[in-house]
Amino acid sequence: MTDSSVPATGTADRDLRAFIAGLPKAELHVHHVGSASPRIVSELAARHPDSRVPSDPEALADYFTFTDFAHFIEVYLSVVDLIRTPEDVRLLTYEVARDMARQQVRYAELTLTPFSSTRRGIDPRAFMDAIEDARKTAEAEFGTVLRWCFDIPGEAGLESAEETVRLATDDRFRPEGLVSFGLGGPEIGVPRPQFKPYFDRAIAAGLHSVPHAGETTGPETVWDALTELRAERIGHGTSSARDPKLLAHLAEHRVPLEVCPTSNIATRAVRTLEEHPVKEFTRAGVLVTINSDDPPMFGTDLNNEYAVAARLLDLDERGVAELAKNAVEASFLDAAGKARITAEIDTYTAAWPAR
Ligand SMILES: Nc1ncnc2c1ncn2[C@@H]1O[C@H](CCC(=O)c2cccc(C(=O)O)c2)[C@@H](O)[C@H]1O
Ligand SMILES: [Zn+2]
Repeated sequence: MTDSSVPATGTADRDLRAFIAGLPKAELHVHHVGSASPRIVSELAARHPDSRVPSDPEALADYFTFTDFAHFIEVYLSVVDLIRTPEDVRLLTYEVARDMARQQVRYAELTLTPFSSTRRGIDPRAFMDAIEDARKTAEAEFGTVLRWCFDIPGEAGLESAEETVRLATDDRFRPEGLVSFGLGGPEIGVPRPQFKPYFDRAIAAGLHSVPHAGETTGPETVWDALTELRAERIGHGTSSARDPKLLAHLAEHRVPLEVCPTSNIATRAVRTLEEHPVKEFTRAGVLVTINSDDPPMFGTDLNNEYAVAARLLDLDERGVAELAKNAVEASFLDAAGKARITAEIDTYTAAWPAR
């Protein structure tokens, strides 16, 4: 596990963390299986003792230490292997929403990889029913609104793209909460343009395009995501910092980046937090949103990501509130939904004790 917690620097740091903890937030880049808490992973690992995943939380922290991005995906897939029944899917989704609500997340677009579940034998209809049941129950019980992004696990090939777009667009499967279409997994050796026909179909069916790009490869992948996949937001986009023209394009066309600082360190996509390019993004006028990606696997949560961002961007409470509003603005909520959370953020910030 990566300890990227901001070192405690005294009262100011504690106050900012308290402010963040209570701040209403939206999260735009967080993976379903990657959000399984140690308790859920341990429970599933105990239920399926044939798995390599340790059920003891301390051993799990060790298990979630990655040597590189490929190692991260290998471990990630061993956790995917623990999700075997529709009830596993429902429990995971519901518990993820509970953890979000505890962090004052009002709205989240959760990335699911339905191909990984259907290829492991979960019936597609039962999968959809499980996530929809969890979404509705979680909204009623916790007040957190969930929406779905279905992503293609690119390295699994075009067969996975075909299955993902089928599940996302065929009325027999497409869940009510689905808003967007993504592409994840390793980028090296998995060129983005090959997925254009699948994104075209998803976009034609009314879904938003939100591929990962520039996480582990250069800015040309981000260009491909923009031009070939018609990306409306970019997952990570870290290497955009190496291309000033790209930064100017992202800023001019208001294409937000879904920045996940601790993830980038944990997967070794970026060497140290100090080298993270988030400051270059804001300096170039790019709309930055802060996200947690696979929080328990990276030893973080959304609140900690905001604290990390505040340190890297040198923000006070008001600056952090602006970051939270960026995520609302970049979300696929309707205008009324955006206005409601933005107003809540403003009210909370105005009431925060000034020092
Ligand atoms: N930081 C991240 N950056 C990128 N992706 C991330 C990140 N975090 C989590 N993911 C997830 O990892 C999945 C990868 C799954 C994958 O590659 C694969 C390959 C071959 C077979 C199968 C299978 O299921 O049989 C799966 C992606 O779809 C994505 O949702
Ligand atoms: Zn991701």
